[in-house]
Amino acid sequence: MEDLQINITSAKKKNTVKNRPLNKSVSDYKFVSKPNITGNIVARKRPQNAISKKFTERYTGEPKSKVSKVTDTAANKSDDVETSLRDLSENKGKFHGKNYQDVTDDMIVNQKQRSGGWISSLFKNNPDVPRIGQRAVKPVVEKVFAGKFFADLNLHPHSIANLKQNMNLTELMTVQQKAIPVILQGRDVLIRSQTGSGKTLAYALPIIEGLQAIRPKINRHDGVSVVVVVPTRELAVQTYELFVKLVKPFIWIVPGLLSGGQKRKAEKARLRKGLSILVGTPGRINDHLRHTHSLNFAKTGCLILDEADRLLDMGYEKDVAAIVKAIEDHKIAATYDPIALVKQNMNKKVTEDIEVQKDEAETEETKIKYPLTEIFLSKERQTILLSATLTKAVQNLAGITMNDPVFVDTSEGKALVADSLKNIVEENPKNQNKLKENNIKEQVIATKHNESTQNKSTTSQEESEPSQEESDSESKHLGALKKFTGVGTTKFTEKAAVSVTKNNNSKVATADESDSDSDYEYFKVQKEIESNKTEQKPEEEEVQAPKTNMFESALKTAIVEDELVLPATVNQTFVVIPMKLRLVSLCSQIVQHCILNKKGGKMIVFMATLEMVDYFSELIETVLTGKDVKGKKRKDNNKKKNSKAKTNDDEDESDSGSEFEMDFNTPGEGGLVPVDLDVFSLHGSMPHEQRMEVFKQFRLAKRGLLICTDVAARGLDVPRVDLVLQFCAPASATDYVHRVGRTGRGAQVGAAILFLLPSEGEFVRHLEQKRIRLRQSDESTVLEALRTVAPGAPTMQRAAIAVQARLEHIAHSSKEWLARASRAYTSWVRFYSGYPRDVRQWLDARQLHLGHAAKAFALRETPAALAKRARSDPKLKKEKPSNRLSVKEDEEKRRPGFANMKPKIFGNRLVNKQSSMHTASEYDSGLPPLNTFNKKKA
Ligand SMILES: Nc1ncnc2c1ncn2[C@@H]1O[C@H](COP(=O)(O)OP(=O)(O)OP(=O)(O)O)[C@@H](O)[C@H]1O
Repeated sequence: MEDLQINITSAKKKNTVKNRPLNKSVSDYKFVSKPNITGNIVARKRPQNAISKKFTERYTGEPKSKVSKVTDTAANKSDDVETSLRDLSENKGKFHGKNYQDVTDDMIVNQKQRSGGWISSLFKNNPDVPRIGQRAVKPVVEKVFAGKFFADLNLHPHSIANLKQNMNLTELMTVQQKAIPVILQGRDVLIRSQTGSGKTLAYALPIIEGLQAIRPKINRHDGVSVVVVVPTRELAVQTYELFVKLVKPFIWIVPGLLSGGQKRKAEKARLRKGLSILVGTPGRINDHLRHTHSLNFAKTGCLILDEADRLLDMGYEKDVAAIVKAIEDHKIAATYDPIALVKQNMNKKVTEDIEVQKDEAETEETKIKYPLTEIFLSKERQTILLSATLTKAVQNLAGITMNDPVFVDTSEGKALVADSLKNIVEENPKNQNKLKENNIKEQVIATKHNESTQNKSTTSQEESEPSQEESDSESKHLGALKKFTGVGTTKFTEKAAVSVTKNNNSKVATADESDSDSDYEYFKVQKEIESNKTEQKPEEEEVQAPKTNMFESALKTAIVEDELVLPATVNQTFVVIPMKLRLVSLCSQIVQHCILNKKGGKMIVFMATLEMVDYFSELIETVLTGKDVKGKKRKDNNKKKNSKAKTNDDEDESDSGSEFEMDFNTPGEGGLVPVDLDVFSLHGSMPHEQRMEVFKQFRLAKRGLLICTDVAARGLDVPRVDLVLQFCAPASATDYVHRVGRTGRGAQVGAAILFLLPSEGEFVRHLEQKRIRLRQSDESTVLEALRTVAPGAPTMQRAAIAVQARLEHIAHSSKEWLARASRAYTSWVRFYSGYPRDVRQWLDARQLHLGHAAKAFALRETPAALAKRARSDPKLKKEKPSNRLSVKEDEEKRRPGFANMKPKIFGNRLVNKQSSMHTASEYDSGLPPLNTFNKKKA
């Protein structure tokens, strides 16, 4: 650290005016960093007794020129060392903006050495801000609205009326126009369209449509028909709420929510009562799969994986695999459980009798209109994957979980609906016919073969009943084969399945024996069956000459090109800001957007770590609003705890509560004017209720600021957010897209600002490669809005200094504040060194000036001192993220092979391990963490 800083706290104790030894030398004062001086003293002398006079002059309306200013640095230099130091020590603890009036901007800019606490070095020794410029990038655009209407689709009139009356929706969005008909056909679909383009409704609406058409009407006891898996609790709540709105006209369809953090008992009760649509986070769904017997997927006809890429790159792949397997297992089990079948039929009969009269009136409606409805009534399953961004892992997931899928991509220029049943060179009708013929032929052969096998087996049945294991194995392959026979849309018959299974018996058995209970092995078996089948049908290969179908080739192209799409209505800019000015610049942007904006701005600020979110949200709120946020929160907490025995720490804190009396009315340029601002914070480690409350409140708020981690980057649909500010660069271009995507939703206008350090400027090139276009905005005006909160400051620089002084004052006002500040700082340093390899060349930790970084956290200590503090902070001990599939050892024993499930089931993850560790802690599933400590001990 090249700047010199004097540890004022320690100086305070030793050098009070009274006790100061007369012959004190410079070296007697404790310097916390290497002095960057050549022997001269750094502090500027304030003329004795000048302050009160100056204040009087200023506030009695005296012209500026009359205020005495220390402008002659030479004169200062000539002052003797002792006086200077005394002056400095007298100012200790008075690190308020009012002291800055002694310093002109020229002085600040020109001073070569940094003085101690009372002269800010905010504008000193900052690196030059480079002009990054902008390359000619033609962004990919998507047409948001289709120009067609819900009424144009063949939907239930009640649905259309409900959309209009309760949600004010009439016009179709492009993705809805393309996806709804395909989903209603019962096809597996992979949907990619930009953020805020209405993907949720694109799958939710046809699903309700398919469910409502089932006759006799389904009821909650019929079991879970639809499973929707999303990566975060907030998204789960949001999706659940949409379903609640959509089922209004069809009250017999019951949606339910399972998300981390809620009480298991209540959820269990809800599951026992029965649900038709289950929305949840993967961790919690799995938790119930293991512990709640009433949760059964035997009747699940539709599986939706929203934000599919996130589900995989957050380490949820095991959970996703377990859910897919559970659905298949439960379905297989139900197929072969005669008692269940009898019960089911009995139930059906009873319900049918009850419903028959009701339904008489609506005979027309009772006709099943959609193939999707048939899927719900069959043993089939439809799978829908969605995201605004695709990865190789999603492609692999699609390969494993989908059958003859359709790819819906809405980006303009290559907007497509690519169907896996169509070859790229298709269009030779002869080939098509042959294909169909062969499919039919195959079925007939399979059925005949099966019949003969069945006859044989019937004759031998009395002699030897097939063992349970055998039938289990058959049924497993039945499930697997359904996916991999490639018989097109022709529904797979159980008979055919059995016969083909038998054909494959030898090889399958080997795979099965190896580890029949492992999900991973299960998927491997499926793959093997697929390849076996291909081997066994050489004649067909001749006909199916082009191996790649439209789906595969379109998806591959989309992944290879890796072009990202953002709403054209979002104005994207970046601003290069030196490290030390980042915090004040953020404050300025907040004031600019949330206070000065007459319409009332709503803004989201993305930070790197939850420690930063906690610290900055309270610090900024305290400084800008003048409220003792911490004190208030502490009081609330204390109330909740019924003020039990207080720890020493608590006492410290309560003492410190009164320590910073906010002197907003203090005249002087350092006095800040409080503003009216609602600050919300959100991260994955917040208590569940608080997290939900914040989400709810911020959605309802007309204006305000949300400071959050990437936990809010996916899928959240908060109305009226008109600015997204990224305080820390994202870990990938994909993360950038999802963060920015929180604004400009549904074709609304929005803005996005990315803060970059001078060393990070080239990161823009990386974004440009993905066809994201950003404009560099002028950094010289970024601080302008601070003059509103520091009206006494003659320039924006001095306003910034005043705000920084206040930030630092608060950050050092108590032990607890200081601990939180250094925790936030340390977490950020750790975060920074963990950027994924592919972006590390632009976001290089070695380029960081840690001393300057401390300033951006309102800290005055040196990096070395902060590192020392971090080492002794028990709260900073790295915790293992608890979002992975939490299977305890005893459970593993019950499910042999589960523990052996290898990572990367769905292939290589694009985001490497470090990057997924970045935000891992944000995605708490609500499950108990693995007790790794005990494991090691054992
Ligand atoms: N047909 C429509 N007309 C107008 N607004 C719509 C329509 N369909 C959906 N919306 C609105 O558009 C907004 C964005 O929808 P949604 O959350 O489904 O986007 P998304 O594509 O899932 O975004 P993300 O990729 O960020 O998850 C929501 O506020 C929703 O109410």
